[in-house]
Amino acid sequence: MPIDMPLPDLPPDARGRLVVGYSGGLDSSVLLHVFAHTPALRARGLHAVHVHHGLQAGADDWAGHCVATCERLEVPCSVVRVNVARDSGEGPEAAARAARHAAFAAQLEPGDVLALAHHRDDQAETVLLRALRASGPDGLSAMRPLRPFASGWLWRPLLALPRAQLLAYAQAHGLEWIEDPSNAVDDADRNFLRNRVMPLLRTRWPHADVALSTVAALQAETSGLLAAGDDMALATARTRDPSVLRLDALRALPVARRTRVLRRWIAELELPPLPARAIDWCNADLDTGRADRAPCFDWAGHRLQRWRGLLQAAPIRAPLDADFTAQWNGAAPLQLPDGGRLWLDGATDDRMWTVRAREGGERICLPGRAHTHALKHVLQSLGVPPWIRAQLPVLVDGEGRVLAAGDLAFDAGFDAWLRDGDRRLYWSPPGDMHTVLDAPIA
Ligand SMILES: Nc1ncnc2c1ncn2[C@@H]1O[C@H](COP(=O)(O)OP(=O)(O)OP(=O)(O)O)[C@@H](O)[C@H]1O
Repeated sequence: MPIDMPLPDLPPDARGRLVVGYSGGLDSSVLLHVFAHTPALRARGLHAVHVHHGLQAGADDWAGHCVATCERLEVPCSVVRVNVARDSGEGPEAAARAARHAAFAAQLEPGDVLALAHHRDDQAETVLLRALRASGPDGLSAMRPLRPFASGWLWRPLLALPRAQLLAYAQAHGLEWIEDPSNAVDDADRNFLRNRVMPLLRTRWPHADVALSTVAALQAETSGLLAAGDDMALATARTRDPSVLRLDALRALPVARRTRVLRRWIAELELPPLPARAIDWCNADLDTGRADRAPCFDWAGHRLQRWRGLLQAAPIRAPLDADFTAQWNGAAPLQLPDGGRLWLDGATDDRMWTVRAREGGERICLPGRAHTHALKHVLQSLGVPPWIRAQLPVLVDGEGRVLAAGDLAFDAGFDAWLRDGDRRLYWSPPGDMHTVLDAPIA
């Protein structure tokens, strides 16, 4: 008598096709079989993806087995070949996993659901592995049953079920699956835990898998609560520029919360994770408030930069090329070599200007002032941060008079010309930088 496999309901917001990650092993063979025999799931548009890593001798046969099984089940199947980076520095399993996940992501269309066959034994191993890597609540939450992934979702419908139940199902239904010989080798940490540690733990604590998966569920709750607090704390530190936070708000946070907030901010900006030394730099800087500390911390091609009451995180960017100079009449937007742009909204006349990088020593005669001022001081008093100043183009007339510094400061005559013609000059700096900050400047 074939046995049933209880599945959780798919959440209502995941509405697209169902794409099963089908390795041909026991777990995903069961998952595919259950889905293929569940009319409501078939009706969503069931699809299988087999990732061919090309790493093992039997890889072609495995792909052939997967295609043949899908044909029998009448489920469309894609075989995706990937190149696994050999020098990623993270080991072959992690490199294969990264390549596999990139292949899955490329297969998904918006709203699609990728279903993977991780089960409770996998979850228990993941918790132990994370504990041995000294993870906190976020890491110990291990695998989530459903999370956003690429343009869709990643669903793990078997996560609460023990592997023994999957095996019983496969045997009862006469399924055929592939045994990956590399699973028997204890070199990889996960295999060592699976083959040596977990069996020993279960002899003493038969409920070890249940207990460890419960740790994951409890830590996921804790992690969710912490994340909600992080979001609130981050909101208090934000400026109009997402890449800039206010130091006074960060300083008011306890160090543990501040550390989480900094990491969350960096993750949101999609920058590489901050190393522990970067957090130390921020904390030392904030807690001592010493102005002589290095104002920058660089990591992985990116820079944290403190200036007055602000902290900015961004890719390290070359300043606007000192040799750059262009003739411009304002008729069409001017593309700057650093990716910035200058454009004039309104009618042009016969004027022609030079646009160039700052050389230093420029002076500007602001509206309503009788004398010129050093542009450097004007920018300082406007509170223009150094990361914006480094990219700032100046507009100069035929006599070398500075008419505009980006769209931040204008010469009196040029300002009158703009106003008379109902014109506006705009500068957009490169990347996602914002020129307008709403933080109080110390
Ligand atoms: N080559 C593959 N092609 C398609 N799907 C795969 C492939 N390998 C694994 N999967 C899918 O991923 C699930 C988990 O497999 P495995 O535990 O090897 O993956 P992992 O991504 O390395 O996970 P972990 O986070 O446990 O390290 C499988 O049950 C299957 O659904």
